[in-house]
Amino acid sequence: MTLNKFHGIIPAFYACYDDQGNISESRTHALCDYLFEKGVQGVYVGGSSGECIYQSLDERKAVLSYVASNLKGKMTLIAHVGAPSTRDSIELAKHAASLGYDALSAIPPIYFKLPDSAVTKYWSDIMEATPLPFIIYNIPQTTGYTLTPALFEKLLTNKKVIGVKNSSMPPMDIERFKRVGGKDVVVFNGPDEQYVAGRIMGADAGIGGTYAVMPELFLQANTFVLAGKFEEAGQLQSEINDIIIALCSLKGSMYAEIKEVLRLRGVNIGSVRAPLEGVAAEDAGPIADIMKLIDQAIEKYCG
Ligand SMILES: CC(=O)N[C@H](C=O)[C@@H](O)[C@H](O)[C@H](O)CO
Ligand SMILES: CC(=O)C(=O)O
Repeated sequence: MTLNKFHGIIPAFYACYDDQGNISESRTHALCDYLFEKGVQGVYVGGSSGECIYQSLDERKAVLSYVASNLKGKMTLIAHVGAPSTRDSIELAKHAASLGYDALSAIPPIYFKLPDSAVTKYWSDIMEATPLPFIIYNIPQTTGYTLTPALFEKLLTNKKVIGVKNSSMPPMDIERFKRVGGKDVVVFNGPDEQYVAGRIMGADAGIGGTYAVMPELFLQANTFVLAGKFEEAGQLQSEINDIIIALCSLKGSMYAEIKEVLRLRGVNIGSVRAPLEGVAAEDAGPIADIMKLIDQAIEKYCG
């Protein structure tokens, strides 16, 4: 199987709500159209950025359907199917497979601290449910579970495992997973704040929660890395980090602020679901400044 379709810039898809906070089909299409127009290589649907953890199974299935009906055949589609129980994860996995998704992915089980044997069984059971390739999702800061390179190596004996999306902070973790996986495995950089470092340390691609609010900048960072222009890539990364830190420093959650930026850009996908906090009145000034930072960086680096 060619892994090329998993390379490039793959934004994490945001939850799109109507003004009452229900999943919105039309707003989901608006986000699909916007990302297609930006030229990203794929989308990662129903992950952290998709607020999966706050949605019912039916809502998550609906989102997977809406996105596939819009973007299938136009870019790579990855379905995040991690859920509290194996049973729900399998239901989502089968649904995604029926819609023609290119790959599945899942966080480890959450809430209870489970041993490696249970985590392995969870991922294996999902993989067994469909013929789709699978991307392990390692995100210790939200799940409390840390994937080791040794366990990753064991998991790779299942040929459905084609990669890992690594969101732990040390770029060395990326390097270790790539070391174990080699060229036939795709390692995705998780932390957007060190996309460039992750790529240099061995990540083949990136999946990120802030890509969709500034796709131009991440596409350009990818172009710089591929061209070996590491100084430019590093400078652009610094400007991206100013933007991310600003997005995370306001009253509303990062996703609320990102959605507000998108709304002001003409892509209204609603707000966030509680307990995530929405945008506050006092955020308006800083948001205008953030939009300027994004525009200036696009002008400077993407000309
Ligand atoms: C912890 C977390 O959610 N990490 C995301 C996924 O890897 C990132 O893409 C972040 O959204 C991004 O790096 C901003 O902090
Ligand atoms: C990458 C990310 O933010 C997600 O899991 O949706």
